[in-house]
Amino acid sequence: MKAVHFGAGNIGRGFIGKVLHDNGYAVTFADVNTEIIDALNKDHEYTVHISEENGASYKISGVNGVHTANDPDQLSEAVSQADIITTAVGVNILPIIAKTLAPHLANRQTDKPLNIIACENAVLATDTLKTAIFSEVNETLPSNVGFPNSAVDRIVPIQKNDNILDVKVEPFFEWVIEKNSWVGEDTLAGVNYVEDLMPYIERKLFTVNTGHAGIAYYGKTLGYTTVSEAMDDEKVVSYLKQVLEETTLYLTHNYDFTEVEQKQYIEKIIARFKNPYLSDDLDRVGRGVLRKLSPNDRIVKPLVYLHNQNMDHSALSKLVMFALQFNNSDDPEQIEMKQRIEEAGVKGFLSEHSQLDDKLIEEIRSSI
Ligand SMILES: NC(=O)c1ccc[n+]([C@@H]2O[C@H](COP(=O)([O-])OP(=O)(O)OC[C@H]3O[C@@H](n4cnc5c(N)ncnc54)[C@H](O)[C@@H]3O)[C@@H](O)[C@H]2O)c1
Ligand SMILES: O=P(O)(O)OC[C@@H](O)[C@@H](O)[C@H](O)[C@H](O)CO
Repeated sequence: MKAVHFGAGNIGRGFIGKVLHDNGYAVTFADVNTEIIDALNKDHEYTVHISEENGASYKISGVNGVHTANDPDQLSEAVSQADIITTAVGVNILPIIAKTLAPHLANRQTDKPLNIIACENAVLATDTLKTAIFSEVNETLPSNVGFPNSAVDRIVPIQKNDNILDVKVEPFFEWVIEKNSWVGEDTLAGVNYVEDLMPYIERKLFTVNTGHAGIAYYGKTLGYTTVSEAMDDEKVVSYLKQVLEETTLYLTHNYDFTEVEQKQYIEKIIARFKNPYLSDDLDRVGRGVLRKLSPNDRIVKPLVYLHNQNMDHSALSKLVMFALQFNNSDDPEQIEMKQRIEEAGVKGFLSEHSQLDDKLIEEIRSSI
């Protein structure tokens, strides 16, 4: 069984690559990072370390790399043989992956089942990839290609290891995949297949990721650098809980989760954020601030819903203000946000970028 995974980064190597390897797949990582590709083709293996007391280490072997721009023939060969193609590149990169992948898919000379799955922090990211691929190939692809959406959860910080391929990850992981869009009989062990993905993806995005954003943007305003430093401050924990109480309102109103189930889910997540064996930078967690302030993402979507329903949304309003103060010159989106705010003002920016109405913008501006 063969897999091609686009994005040999933290989630690619530390989560998706490991699950595929554990299921007996030979994984070809496709990336634009020459150093990582060269290392994969030299060592053909790396180690995943679990960040907990006496954490285990797992060898991931039989892997190789292709450079998406420099090795088109090898990529074409890998795509032609693949049983599964996954991505973990960032949702904004999916149109680029579609352009790279589409011609190779169109050339596939086989009808054996192929599942293509985007593993990104966004609602229905595989649909985004599918639409972009179809527009590249004039709506025609070989039959037996499935495009299941998925939700992925495992905290994998930026890595600082001696071996550039090794990855330290938290113990917890969850990969949920849409059952009905999956083609073929060979499902993956260690994955939860569900009929309706929306409750799972929104629960994950609006709990783990909204909470994470709260810690990052508030934590940065207090001068902290890492999640664990911020989580040592009771002010941050108390604010995080307020944020998650508000997103719980959104989730229990829209889906069948009970308040008790959501409370247990939140407790587990707070313990994950406090993991003392994991060092995660607030700059990583807050990266992509324009994406995080977009209308369907982790802050604005629950905020607008609660505002429209006249339900408490004061912590989420503050979260927008903290995000606007995000100061990270390594994040190109933060630099762009700053420029756009200079040009249009806070009101103009939130109205145009986050599509918020004047009343909500006024509330946000007076929230802190
Ligand atoms: N790190 C986490 O905790 C985590 C958890 C769940 C989901 N995610 C999601 O997974 C995705 C990847 O996150 P990450 O933390 O692994 O990021 P990362 O930066 O570590 O990895 C992204 C990889 O994509 C590669 N890439 C960029 N452009 C490319 C292109 N055009 N073609 C091929 N490869 C390209 C980069 O070189 C990099 O190796 C994001 O959508 C993120 O939201 C991350
Ligand atoms: O990857 P982002 O930028 O969408 O979000 C940052 C973090 O919240 C995220 O990477 C989490 O660590 C991850 O989603 C946990 O499953």
